[in-house]
Amino acid sequence: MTMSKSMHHTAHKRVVIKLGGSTLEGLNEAFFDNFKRLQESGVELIITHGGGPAINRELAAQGLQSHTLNGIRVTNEAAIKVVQSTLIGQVNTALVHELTTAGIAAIGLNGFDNQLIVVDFLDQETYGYVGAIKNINTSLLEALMGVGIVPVIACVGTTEAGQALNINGDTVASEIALAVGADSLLLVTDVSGIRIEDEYQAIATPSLIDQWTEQGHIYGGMIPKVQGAIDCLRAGIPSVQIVGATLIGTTIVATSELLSS
Ligand SMILES: Nc1ncnc2c1ncn2[C@@H]1O[C@H](COP(=O)(O)OP(=O)(O)O)[C@@H](O)[C@H]1O
Ligand SMILES: CC(=O)N[C@@H](CCC(=O)OP(=O)(O)O)C(=O)O
Repeated sequence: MTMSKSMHHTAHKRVVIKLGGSTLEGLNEAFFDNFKRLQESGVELIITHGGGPAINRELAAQGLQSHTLNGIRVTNEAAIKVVQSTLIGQVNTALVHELTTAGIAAIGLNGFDNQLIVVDFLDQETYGYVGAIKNINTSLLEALMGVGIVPVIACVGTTEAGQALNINGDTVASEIALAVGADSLLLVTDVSGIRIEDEYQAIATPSLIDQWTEQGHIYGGMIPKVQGAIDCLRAGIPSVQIVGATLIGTTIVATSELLSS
């Protein structure tokens, strides 16, 4: 998608929070209380989620194999059915339940709902049933946030023809953040941010990230996170963080390019 969706200018701050599958199952009530407090302070929340480990379990249970390339799952015809039913039928519903239990009004959505996430095939020969986001329809999100309901979005997109395609959760989070002009994007994962040679980095810049990726210090599931973060910063979203369940981690800043040279 192209950048330059303008930032919205209401009194409310908007925060997009992505919960990684790697951390989802370990989150407790205290964690969700943070969201409740944020919402009570007037922040408009959108939650997106992954579910890689749940998909892996379900694929294994059905005797199916899969592998990833650059942090993206190569998804064949059998796998997309598993991805769709696991993310929407299991992971999304469980998360909506946890939020509701924590006193947060939440509604589960996926790319099919009101054409929330319309996709084309990313590169069918290489990745199979994986989507590249073509359009995010924000109208339903705006309506829900307007009445204090938190959208909880599974990373499954639909083609114009109604074919479900798998999308990496970090990519969905960053594209949603761009589309609604979020003030902040928070990627919650199983590590306390970007670790380089055994040291977690409090701050990172796009040029440092490029360097670290080239050197192989950033790999696998961290790649879609840093790419999404850089896309958001370039489009003017002021704050992107990659954090663990303690909400401590790496803040990625667009400026201070001087630090890295
Ligand atoms: N430089 C890095 N710093 C921290 N984690 C990294 C780095 N490079 C790769 N990773 C890997 O990325 C993983 C997080 O991505 P992923 O497993 O896809 O999580 P999620 O399910 O939250 O999206 C970490 O657990 C770690 O194995
Ligand atoms: C295309 C692609 O890679 N889709 C991901 C979607 C789930 C996801 O992103 O889960 P995490 O947030 O736990 O990594 C997958 O199939 O694993």
